[in-house]
Amino acid sequence: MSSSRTLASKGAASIVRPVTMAHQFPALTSEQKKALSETARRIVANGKGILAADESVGTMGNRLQRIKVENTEENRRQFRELLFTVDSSISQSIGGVILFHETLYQKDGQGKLFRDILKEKGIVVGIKLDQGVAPLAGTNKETTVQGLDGLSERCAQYKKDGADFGKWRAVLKIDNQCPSHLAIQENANTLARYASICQQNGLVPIVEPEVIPDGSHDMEHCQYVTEKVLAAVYKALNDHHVYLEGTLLKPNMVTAGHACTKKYTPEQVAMATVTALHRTVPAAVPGICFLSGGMSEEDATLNLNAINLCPLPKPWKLSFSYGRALQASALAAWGGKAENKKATQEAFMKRALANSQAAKGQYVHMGSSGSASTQSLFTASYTY
Ligand SMILES: O=P(O)(O)OC[C@@]1(O)O[C@H](CO)[C@@H](O)[C@@H]1O
Repeated sequence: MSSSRTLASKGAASIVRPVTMAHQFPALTSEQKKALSETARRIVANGKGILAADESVGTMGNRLQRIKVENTEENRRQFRELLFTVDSSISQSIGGVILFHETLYQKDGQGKLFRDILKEKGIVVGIKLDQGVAPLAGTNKETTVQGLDGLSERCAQYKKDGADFGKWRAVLKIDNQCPSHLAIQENANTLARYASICQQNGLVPIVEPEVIPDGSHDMEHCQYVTEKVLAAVYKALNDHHVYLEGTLLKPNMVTAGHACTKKYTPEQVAMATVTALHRTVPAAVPGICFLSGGMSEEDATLNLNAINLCPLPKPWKLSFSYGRALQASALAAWGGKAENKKATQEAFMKRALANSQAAKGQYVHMGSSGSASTQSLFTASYTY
């Protein structure tokens, strides 16, 4: 079949028009597109980023265990209440918060829903939508992501309950024969299917293909793999007719593996990261919000700052969607004790402000960071 059709017009030269396919069946109306792109842009406006407070019950249990606090619903609620009830100036640094299912329906001590507290501060509420990983048989312990069944219904309910964006984390690892072609394709396709379902239900999808930092590979190898993964993800998003202006990307930064002996400066990490993104992520994507992936709080901030100062074209906002790197000092300051409220909230505010400055390339390291902020937050095989 020919890829173009020649149309004769009255007395004029013939016009060549491309044959359109999916365009005849648009995935979204212009109103839906407008709403999605406005939400996506709002989340990353003016140095804003995302607080990833969507740790599952199990992941939160690991965090609480380190500070010797029992993993009960009430303890999880109390810590999150401290994060969400900080001074409303937090909304200058945080544009969105990702919640876990349980947290979306939790309330503060006065009985006010967390989601309403966040919305009153002008913060967009997001929800974790993936349901963890499952093995891909015949691979070197690689995984795909679960949660597509019933996803549309869950999205519709979460939208009614106040969420305006979603998150889905796919995990890829660098190892012998990894990531395999199968793992790259399967995770890209699943991310695209999720993104399409989100948009159909009015949620901005955060697309998170994380290349985890386990291993002794160097930064150059991580860049090579990250480019392959991102190229496959954007091919799949295009195949699934996902509206890129109404999405956000949450990738890993390009770094050496955790066990690599060679060390790289933030400027080297920035150059490798922006090069990989520049080669694979379309300019239509409004924002790229990095995960912290086990970096210390301070390294995550310094790397983000260097990324924003990197002298390559950067058509997207480059910001953060940190879990560990926004909460580690706050958790340590809290220690499960109500009397530590002030110190906990100050620690969180400090990291939020530092990362907001880094998202504008304006962070100045003062050299007086507490010990928690420079500690590695690496967790081996972070696949849950
Ligand atoms: O790498 P970080 O910044 O700590 O967390 C990134 C993240 O995607 O991974 C966690 C586990 O799924 C989530 O809680 C969080 O949103």
